[in-house]
Amino acid sequence: MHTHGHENVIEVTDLKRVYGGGFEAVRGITFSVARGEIFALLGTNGAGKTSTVELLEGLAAPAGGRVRVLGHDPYRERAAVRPRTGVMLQEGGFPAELTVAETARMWAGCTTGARPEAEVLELVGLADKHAVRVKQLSGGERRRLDLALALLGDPEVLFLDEPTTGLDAEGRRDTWALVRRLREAGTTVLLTTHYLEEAEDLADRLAILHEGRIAASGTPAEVTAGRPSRMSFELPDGWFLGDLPPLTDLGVCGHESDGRVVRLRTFELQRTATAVLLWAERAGVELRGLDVRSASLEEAFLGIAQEQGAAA
Ligand SMILES: Nc1ncnc2c1ncn2[C@@H]1O[C@H](COP(=O)(O)OP(=O)(O)OP(=O)(O)O)[C@@H](O)[C@H]1O
Repeated sequence: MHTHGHENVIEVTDLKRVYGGGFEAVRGITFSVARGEIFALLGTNGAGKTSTVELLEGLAAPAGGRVRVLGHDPYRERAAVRPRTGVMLQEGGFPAELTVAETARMWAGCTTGARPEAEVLELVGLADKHAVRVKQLSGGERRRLDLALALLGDPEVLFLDEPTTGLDAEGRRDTWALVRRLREAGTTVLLTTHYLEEAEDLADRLAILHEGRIAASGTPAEVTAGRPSRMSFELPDGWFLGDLPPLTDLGVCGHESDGRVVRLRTFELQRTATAVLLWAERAGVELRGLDVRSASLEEAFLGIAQEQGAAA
């Protein structure tokens, strides 16, 4: 059965998870993911990302609230959900003595309707490593093997817990390209990540978790809206922040300076940048390391951590 349109493949309502000692790791979160969307869960260490993903994967029952994946309860109706989902855990933990091809074959044996192993190894760029033992793979190659195994069942929904941790810049970009191709083919992807750039680049929508709650959610543009842009530069010897025109005249809403390096925050980036550059030009000052950037997810992320920290 295939339904189309704006069907929510994942629906999470007021979800809670409490661990044995009574610790509330997930404190009532609500979000949904539509078919074909890439949704990213972000958050500081211990924010509750893995705890949430495990509930979506049906590895544990929620302490409260509701999860639906493909219209089913992933914990109680595991048999209905599991064959249609692919799971890439944080630590694969495969027998180290097996080769890449043997590992994929073993895993295919446990996967309903598995596609050919060679096909998934090709997809993740491990085809030439098929005869290499798992223990000899680099950290990044191991992550790619984990991803290959998650793709064996040609899943409709893919859960990726920190899929690019340990990958170098090229490996990370390759994985992003693969995830985008999967989305084009209609796969729904939920991923957790510590790389804000990854979420900015890949996610259609995202949620930033903080201490078990959603602190912000929406498209990357929605989450960064209302956050200031930044401008930073280094002043030459003998020049100080006080030598600039009054910051309020430049449209600056916040600043830091550790001696030479000046960091400005502004909601009027063009006005601030123009004023600073004109001042530098007139004063004959060379601004080294000049960096001007629009509000980013990083700004939103750090802002949330600070605000919530201050509110605590
Ligand atoms: N089995 C457990 N028993 C008790 N507390 C746990 C258990 N597993 C996780 N926790 C706690 O729940 C909180 C959330 O952990 P979780 O692994 O979900 O965070 P995370 O956002 O995935 O973090 P990270 O980015 O570090 O992977 C943490 O404070 C963690 O210590």
